[in-house]
Amino acid sequence: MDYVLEKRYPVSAKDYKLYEEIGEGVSATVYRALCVPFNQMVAIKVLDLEKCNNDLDGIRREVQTMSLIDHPNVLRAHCSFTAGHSLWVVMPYMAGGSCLHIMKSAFPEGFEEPVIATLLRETLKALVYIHEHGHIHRDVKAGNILIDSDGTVKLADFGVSACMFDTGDRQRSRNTFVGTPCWMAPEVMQQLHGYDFKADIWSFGITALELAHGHAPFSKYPPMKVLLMTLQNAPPGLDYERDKRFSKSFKEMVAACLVKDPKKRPTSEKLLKHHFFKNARSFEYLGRTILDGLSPLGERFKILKAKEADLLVQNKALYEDKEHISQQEYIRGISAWNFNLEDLKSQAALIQDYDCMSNADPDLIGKQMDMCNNVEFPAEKLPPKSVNHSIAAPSQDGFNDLHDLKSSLASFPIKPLQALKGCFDVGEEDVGAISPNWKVTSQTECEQQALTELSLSAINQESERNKGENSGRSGFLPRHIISDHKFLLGGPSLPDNALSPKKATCDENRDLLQPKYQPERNYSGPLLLRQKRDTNNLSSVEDTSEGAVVQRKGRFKVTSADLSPKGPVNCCFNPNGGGSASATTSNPAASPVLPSLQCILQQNNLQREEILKLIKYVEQTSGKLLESGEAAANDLLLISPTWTRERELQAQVIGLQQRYEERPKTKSSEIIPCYPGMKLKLVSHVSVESLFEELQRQKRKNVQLERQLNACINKERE
Ligand SMILES: Nc1ncnc2c1ncn2[C@@H]1O[C@H](COP(=O)(O)OP(=O)(O)OP(=O)(O)O)[C@@H](O)[C@H]1O
Repeated sequence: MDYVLEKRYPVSAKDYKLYEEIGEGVSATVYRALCVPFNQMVAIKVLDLEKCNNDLDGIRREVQTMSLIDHPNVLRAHCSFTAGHSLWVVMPYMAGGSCLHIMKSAFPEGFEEPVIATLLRETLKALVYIHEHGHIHRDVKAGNILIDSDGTVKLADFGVSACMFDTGDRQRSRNTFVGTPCWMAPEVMQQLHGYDFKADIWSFGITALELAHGHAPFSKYPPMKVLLMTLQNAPPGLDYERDKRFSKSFKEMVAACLVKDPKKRPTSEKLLKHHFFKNARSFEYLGRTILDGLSPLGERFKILKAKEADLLVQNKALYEDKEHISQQEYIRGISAWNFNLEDLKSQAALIQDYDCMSNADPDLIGKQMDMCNNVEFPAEKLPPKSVNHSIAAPSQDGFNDLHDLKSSLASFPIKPLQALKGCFDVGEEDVGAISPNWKVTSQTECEQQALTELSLSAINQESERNKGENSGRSGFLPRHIISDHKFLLGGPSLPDNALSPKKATCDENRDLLQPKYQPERNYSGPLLLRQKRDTNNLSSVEDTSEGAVVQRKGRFKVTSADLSPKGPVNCCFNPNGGGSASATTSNPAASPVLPSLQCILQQNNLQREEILKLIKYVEQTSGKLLESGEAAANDLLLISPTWTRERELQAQVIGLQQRYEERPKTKSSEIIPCYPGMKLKLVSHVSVESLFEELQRQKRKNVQLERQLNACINKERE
C-alpha cells in the first residue's frame, strides 16, 4: 500500500465508517474501516484513553513520530485524532492480518523455513531503519508483523505502545496492560543497566522461534515463571532433534539473537547479512504460500475469537483446579529445592517416563518438567539420560568453572528489588527496606564487597553454630543425597553460564516437551477472550459466571469489581481506588508485597546455586587446594555470606509482612508492567504466609548446604 504524502487524511470520526473488528491488543481494538472521503479501506486502532489514564500529549507526540516514519516495512499511521474518550489511529489496512493470526488460523505448527526467512528479513529491514533512527521498537513479535494481500510485510505497533509507557505515568499506565513477557530480553527484565536496541534483537530471535513453532517459547507458562525461566534458563533455541526440518543457518541465526549478553548480539544491520536470509523469497511468494485460501481477515478473527470463547467454556469447570495446580507448580518452580525423600522417590519415578511424554497431558508435562529442572534427584533414581542432563559436566581444568563462577556472580542481581524495580513497580521504600546495605552501584563493587566482607572462618564459625541450631532437623536432608557430594545441579535455577553444554539438553527437552500448539494454555496470544467494550458489546463467557470476571489471561483474571465505575471493562483498575481488585480467592493475598517476596525467593535459589557451584569448584580444584590452601581460601572468599543474607532476607520479609499486615487490606489482583507491549500481570493466589514459610524452609536448606560446603572444605584440607 503506497503512501501519498500530500494526502491529508481526515481527522474526524464522522469521515470514517467502522466495519468489523480485525484485531484486539491489550490496549486497543482494531477495526477495518472506510475512509469515506477517499473511499479507501483503512484500519483504525481505537485506544480508550480513559482506561489508559494516560498522558494525552505524550500519546499525541508518539503518534506524530509514528506518522513521520517512512519505510516500506514499517507501518505508518496516516493520522490520529481523539473521538470522545478514545484515540483513533488511522493506518493502512493490512488485509492478511498479523503473522500470529495467520498461524492460529492455518499454520498452528508454524511456517516453513523460506516463509520464515522472508517474513524475518522484511521485519529485520524495518528494525534496521528503526534502530538507525535511534528508536527501539520494543514490541517485536508475530502479532505485530502484518501482511498485506499482496504479501508485503510491515512491522506494526511502533510508537503507540512505547509511548504508553515512556511518557505516561507508569503508576497509572501499569494498570492498563496485561500480557506476558515471552519476548522480553533478560536485560529488560533485570533493568540493571537499562537496555538498548539489542533488546529488539532478542525479541526478534524469540519471534523467529514463534514463527517456527506457532508459539513463543514458554508461552504456556504464567508470566512470573516466564521471567524466571528467561533469567535462569539457557536461552531458548531451535532444537537439534525436534527442529530437524530447519537448516543449520536458521539455527545459527536464532542462536546469535538469543544470547543473554546484549553486547554479544549482532546489530540488526549485521544480522541482515546473515546467510540465513539468503533463503528469503519475494513477497509474491509469501502471498501465494500463506495467504491463499484464507478467509477475509474479519471473518478469521471472528472464528478465532469464537474458538477461544469455546475453549474457555470447556475449560471453565477445570479452571479453578488447574489454577491451583499451576500455582503449586509455580511455587515449586521458585522454591526449587525438595529434600523430602519420599517426594523425591515419587518424582524420580515419574521422571522415568520422561522420554515418552511428548503426547502426555500438558499439565503433567509441566509438572514433570519442573521436577526435572528444579529438584535434586538421587543419582541412582534417575535414568542415565536424565542424570546426564542434570549434572553440569566438569570442565577440564576447573578454571572455566572459576570463570563461570565469576561471571555468574557478575550476573547475579545482588539487589533483586532494585533490579526488578522497573518491571515490578517496586517502590523506593521497598528497595530500601529490603536491602538497606545494598547500596551497590555496580556489580564489580558487589563482588568486591563480597570479597571483603567474607571470610572463611566466619563461614565456618557460623556453620558450627548452625550445626547446633539445626541438629534437631538433621533428618531433613537425606544423607545419601549429599554424601560424597552427589549434588545434581538443577536446570533453570542455574544461570546459563554455569552450565555445561550437556545441561542445555535438559532445557531443550523442556521445550521439546511443550505441546506445540496449545491455545488453551497459551498465555501469550492477544486473542484470549476479554469482555467487549461497551461500544461493541458481545456477551462474554466470563460475564455470565463469577459475575465479575471480565478478563482472563490464562489463569489470570480481572473482575468487574476491580474496575472503576466508568467501566473500563477489559483491563483497568481504578488506581485511586486503593488499587482494589475483587478477590477471586479467599486468600489474603498481598499483591503489593508478593513480587518482592517472590523475588527474594528467587534470589535465594540463585544463592543456593552459587554454593553448589562452589562446592563443585572446590571438588574439582582439590589438587590446587592441597597445593595452596591459601589460594583456595581466597577463591572461597567469593562465597556470598549466604547465612547472613538469608537472615537479612528473612528479617526483611518479616518487616514487609508486618508492614503489609498494618496496611488496609487490599485484594488479590495486581498488574505488573514490564516492557512496552509485553505486559505482565500477576494475580496472586499465594498468601504471604505460604511464601514466608517457603523462605524459611529454604533458609534451613541453605544452612544444610553450608554445612556440606564446610565439610567439603575441611575434607580437602585434610
Ligand atoms: N493495520 C492493520 N491491519 C490489519 N490488522 C491489524 C492492523 N493493525 C493491527 N491489526 C491486527 O490487530 C491486532 C491487534 O493490534 P494491536 O496493535 O492493538 O495489538 P498487539 O500489538 O497485539 O497488542 P498490544 O496492544 O499489546 O501491543 C494485531 O495483532 C493485528 O492482528
